[in-house]
Amino acid sequence: MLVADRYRLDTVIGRGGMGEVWRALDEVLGRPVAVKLLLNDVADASAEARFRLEAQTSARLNHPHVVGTLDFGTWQGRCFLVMELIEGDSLAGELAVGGPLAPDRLAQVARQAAEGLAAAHAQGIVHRDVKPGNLLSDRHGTVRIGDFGIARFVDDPSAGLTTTGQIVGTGLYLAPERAIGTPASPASDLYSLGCVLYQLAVGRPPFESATATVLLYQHVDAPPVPPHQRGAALPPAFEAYLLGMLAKRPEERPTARQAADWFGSGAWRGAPEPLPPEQPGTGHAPHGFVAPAHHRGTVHGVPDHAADGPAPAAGPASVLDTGWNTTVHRVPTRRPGLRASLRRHSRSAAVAGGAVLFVSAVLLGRSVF
Ligand SMILES: Nc1ncnc2c1ncn2[C@@H]1O[C@H](COP(=O)(O)OP(=O)(O)OP(=O)(O)O)[C@@H](O)[C@H]1O
Repeated sequence: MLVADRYRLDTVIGRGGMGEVWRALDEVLGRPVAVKLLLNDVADASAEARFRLEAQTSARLNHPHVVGTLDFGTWQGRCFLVMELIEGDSLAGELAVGGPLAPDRLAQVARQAAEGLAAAHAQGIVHRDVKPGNLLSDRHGTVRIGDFGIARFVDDPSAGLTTTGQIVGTGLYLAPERAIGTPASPASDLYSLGCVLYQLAVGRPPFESATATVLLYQHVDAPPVPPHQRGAALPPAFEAYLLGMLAKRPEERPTARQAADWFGSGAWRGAPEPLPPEQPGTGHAPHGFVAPAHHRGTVHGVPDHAADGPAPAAGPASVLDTGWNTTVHRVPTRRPGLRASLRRHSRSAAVAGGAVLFVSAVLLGRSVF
């Protein structure tokens, strides 16, 4: 099949929520490419707009750790996006085939993914869907971030949520602030990357649940079990830093730039960094990032309110790496039990505000409430 008189489709590489990705040959330039075709069954006006936005967003990024965008157009009524072909596997595949990654490889993945995110963030772009399947690894093991399908510009008003807005992204990697309805920020991508690294180290993501609502509450409220307690052999500094990326408060996480530099420095091989001197009022460490105190050397238990806490290290995942949408309703503070519970347990200032965001999840199109 020849798309737009130029791209000869060869074999299907994979299929996502919006499109199918083909290995293809650019007959004009004589090189292999990847062509993503918008699926017919999702091809409404909004899907086309999102697809076009993906092309425009990723086309702004020209970086060794971001999948390059080469072309975009419409062919026989279907939108297509042409990308660099990454011949290799995603990190999801690498984990499935080889099991948890060794610290050296994990640090390489962390640095390169953080470099790619730093480039996006420097352009004002938040990825919003960092997950193992969107980190592609070429045949040399170099990591490239792909799938900017739901990325948004930081100052894009549509990136925020209305009272009936939807959170898009994959629940397993969703930052706490997004779980309670605040818009994604660069720090949200760092949280998602932290979840991905945790999964690559342990074999399982930090939080899992058969119930979408419980999963959201865990992101908001439950401390992650330290990787070493789930069998991962990470150097202490690496583990502390990783837990810092999973800080509940966005401002306590490192930036993508800091994370890339830190993993690139080799500091992950060492002992955890000492406590920084007090920085009154800022909440930030003075130089670079240091894992927040509540992540240093503490034994993290699973709180009793996390109805079904983190899953054990073995056994089938109860929530798979599939995206689901979450609808957020703003409700009055008439639910004293929920409000008190959120106040008591949540570290989010937003939750403790005047109105409580009551998060109801719609899993597989079915409300869980
Ligand atoms: N440029 C590329 N080169 C090689 N493989 C790719 C490329 N882009 C995507 N893929 C592969 O194609 C498959 C489908 O990717 P796609 O981005 O459409 O979906 P997804 O990320 O799996 O799901 P969703 O878009 O719903 O989040 C994935 O397995 C991915 O690894």
